[in-house]
Amino acid sequence: MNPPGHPDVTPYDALLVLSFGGPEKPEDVVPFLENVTRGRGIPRERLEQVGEHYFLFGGKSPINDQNRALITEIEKDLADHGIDLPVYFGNRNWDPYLADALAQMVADGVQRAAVFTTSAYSSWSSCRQYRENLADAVAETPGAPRLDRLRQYYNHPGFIEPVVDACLRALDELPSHGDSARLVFVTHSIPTEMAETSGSEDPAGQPRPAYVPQHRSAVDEVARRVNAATGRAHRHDLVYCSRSGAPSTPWLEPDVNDHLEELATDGVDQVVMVPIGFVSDHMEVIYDLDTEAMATAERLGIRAVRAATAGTDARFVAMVRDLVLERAAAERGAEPSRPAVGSLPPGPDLCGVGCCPNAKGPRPALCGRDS
Ligand SMILES: CC1=C(CCC(=O)O)c2cc3nc(cc4[nH]c(cc5[nH]c(cc1n2)c(C)c5CCC(=O)O)c(CCC(=O)O)c4C)C(CCC(=O)O)=C3C
Ligand SMILES: [Fe+2]
Repeated sequence: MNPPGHPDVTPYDALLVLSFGGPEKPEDVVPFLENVTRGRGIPRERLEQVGEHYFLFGGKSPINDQNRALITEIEKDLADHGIDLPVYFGNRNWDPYLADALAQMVADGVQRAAVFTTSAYSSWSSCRQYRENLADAVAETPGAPRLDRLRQYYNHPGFIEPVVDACLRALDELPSHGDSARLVFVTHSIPTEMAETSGSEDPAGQPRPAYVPQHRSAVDEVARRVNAATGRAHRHDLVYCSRSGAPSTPWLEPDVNDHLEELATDGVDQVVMVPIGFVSDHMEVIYDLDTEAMATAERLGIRAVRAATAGTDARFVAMVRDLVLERAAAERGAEPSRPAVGSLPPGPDLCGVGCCPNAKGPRPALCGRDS
């Protein structure tokens, strides 16, 4: 299965790219929102607002096209490196669905696949929910292949380096190369309770948060590198977008729009918005940042530009190959090097016991120490 001189991907015979999914036409929008929010207690008004965000873009999210473009680049990169590994695409919330991808893998005789998710950080929403959906899809698919979810990559150089370059390009778009710019890193808000339980349990069985510390590690590392490259001392912040849920439930703050108000009060006149929580320019980026937060900045008289997401940057694409080869080696009993930058070590191949619990009660999940 592996010609001499070619990187060894044994025991894998496929790669599955697992993503969130998004609507592709106006008729998809409401059923998509129903899929995402089933049983999540999201207020009706919030759903109507979010529906409007999609309708503003013709009822089509760019996320599926972005994932198809990423997969095309991954396929090219694998082929260029002599790796013969078919790539499948499945979404949690919209067509092409995960269950359909698994059925196709069964039809093609796939036995064991590595799984790359388009979500880089730990929390129920960004990690365990993906693992629960993998467990559900496998349970529904007779003969489903064994699936190994690749480790979290928020601190992989293949993710960090493209973001650093994107910040530098964004600074260059501002007057005087953005010399007074604040770097405003933005990620998806989640309920504070979800954030507090986002890591594994400590030895005493207490929850250890991961979502915010992982973001802190990533943003401090990007900012450090940007400042090293510019020779300046840009200040930076970590703020949040896309808050949902009931108003009475606390979510991570500050919201990016409120933060811009604060910055304007402090006399900040230039901002680079960096969507550090996202890997492509999907709806949270093109609506919550490019549309809403940009309008806020304009109203406040702040010159703002938005840094690009990792998207199909060659280093991000190569990271996917690296992660597959790293995990394949580990599964063969070797001790591969595990690149990681910033203040936290590389994440584990298997999620820890009790990590990122589902607030609605325990559900089966794949790819953990306890599954
Ligand atoms: C952490 C996180 C990520 C990043 C990690 C990852 O990428 O997974 C993310 C990504 C995304 N979220 C997306 C879309 C939505 N998220 C929603 C709702 C929620 N997201 C949450 C968290 C996250 N979400 C949470 C805690 C909720 C509340 C409901 C619940 O407790 O489960 C809702 C319902 C409406 C609303 O409540 O806003 C929608 C439509 C899309 C697709 C975009 C497109 O179509 O282009 C993407 C990539
Ligand atoms: Fe979301």
